Amino acid sequence: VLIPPSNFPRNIPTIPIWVSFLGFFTPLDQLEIYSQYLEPYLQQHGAAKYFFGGRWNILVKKPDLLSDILKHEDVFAKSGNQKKIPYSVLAAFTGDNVISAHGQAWKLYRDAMKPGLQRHDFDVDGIRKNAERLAWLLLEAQKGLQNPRGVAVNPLIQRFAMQTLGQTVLGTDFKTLESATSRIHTIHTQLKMQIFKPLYLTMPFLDRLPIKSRRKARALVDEFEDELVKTVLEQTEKLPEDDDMLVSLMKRARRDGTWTERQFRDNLKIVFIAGHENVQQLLNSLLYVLAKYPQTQEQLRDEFRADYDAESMKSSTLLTSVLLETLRLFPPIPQLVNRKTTAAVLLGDIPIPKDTYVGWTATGAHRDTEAWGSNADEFQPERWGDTPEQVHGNMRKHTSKSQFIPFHGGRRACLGQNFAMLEVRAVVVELLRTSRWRFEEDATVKFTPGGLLAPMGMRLVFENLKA
Ligand code: HEM
Repeated sequence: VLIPPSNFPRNIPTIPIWVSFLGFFTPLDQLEIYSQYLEPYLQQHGAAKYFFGGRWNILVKKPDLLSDILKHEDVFAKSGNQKKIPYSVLAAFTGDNVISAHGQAWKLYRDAMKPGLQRHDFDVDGIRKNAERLAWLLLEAQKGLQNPRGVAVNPLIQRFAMQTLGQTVLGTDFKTLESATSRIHTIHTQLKMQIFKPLYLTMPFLDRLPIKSRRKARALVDEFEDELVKTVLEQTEKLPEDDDMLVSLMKRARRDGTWTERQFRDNLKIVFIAGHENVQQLLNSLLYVLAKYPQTQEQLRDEFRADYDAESMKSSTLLTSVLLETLRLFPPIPQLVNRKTTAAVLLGDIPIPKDTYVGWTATGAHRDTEAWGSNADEFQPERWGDTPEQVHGNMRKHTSKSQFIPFHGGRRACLGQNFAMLEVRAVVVELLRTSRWRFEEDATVKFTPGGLLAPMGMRLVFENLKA
């Protein structure tokens, strides 16, 4: 496995295999690893051979090539963990679902779910109430805190994100904002520690071995699934027959036999995971950015002193630009290798054999200097435009050219994008209205070494503006 298979394209560089392990044995975070060790290879040809998930893949950074991949869904077919590493704990966790399935199965899942995720009437007031509660929890945590570095924000943000997802699309109160020890939250946290162990992510074939801790991880997957399904079914029992919340659409697909029980369970798990994890990481990065750029924080606060609603949040040029710029520099899913070629194909001038895994790096596309200019690495919300129309126009333009892919693109673009943006806007505004936050003076923040991208273990000092 030290070198790529002999039928892999010869006209693109090979990223040495040890680069894939830097996250384990160095203190480098994944942005540093990207810029120092991946970018030099990817820069030359826009793509490179890359070891990940126990195999060699083609990792693509150049937006033109990414557009080609998105246009040719049939050849670059989604092929998630359930196909790539079916024996792994990770595959047991995520199953066969709307994100990772291809063709007919994907259509079956998506047709049922789409109307529930692309609504125009999400419960904004409910989201705002949760945001108020999050702000209160952060300020309470700050009170009398001994640690001068401030509050560890992620655990509270996670609880907010689970609660909001549950209420808004699953009709379920997971009680995570009420208590730090709700059952689903506790199991999920334990499970995540097992699932995202870098060793098993990079070498999933180890899951074939009878390792005790992995057996435990498998048992946790079952426990998590049962708890999730039980809670959601119990709590939504009384929803009206013709309710059109996502959960009701999914339950109907299960009841009328469109989906099997397994398909229902797998898709419920993926909604739970995708619906709170990515939002959570984006929120962490937003708090980071606004602490790092206090002037931007103040400017935004000034905009939202008066009351606000979903419309005024959406039409704020500054808020949207800050969001987009944060997603550009810190995409929660910075890299994903989950497509496999169904035939030999030429990508640009790169001859890719059949059955090869091809992945994308959003970090690469989002920092591509041809697309974004020589200041691509800098936080410059102004680059998105001066009016809401310009900002939205630029977003569409960069998305259609695959220069901006935090939500992926084409037919397989994220179905939760609008919900996520609404949720994140509401939290940021609520936090700005109630508090001011900053880093302790000599704080250093590292990002995660692999997996989802976010500042790791970040602490922030909060000041109560309403006291
Ligand atoms: C900031 C938040 C989010 C980000 C950055 C994000 C990102 C993504 C990305 C990159 C994909 C494509 C994955 C791939 O290529 O395999 C995706 C797909 C998807 N996301 Fe999101 N997502 C977010 C929030 C959400 C939320 C809140 C939900 C649901 C409640 C959601 C539901 C989905 C679904 C169902 C798909 C599959 C779409 C399809 O293939 O038809 N996402 N998301």
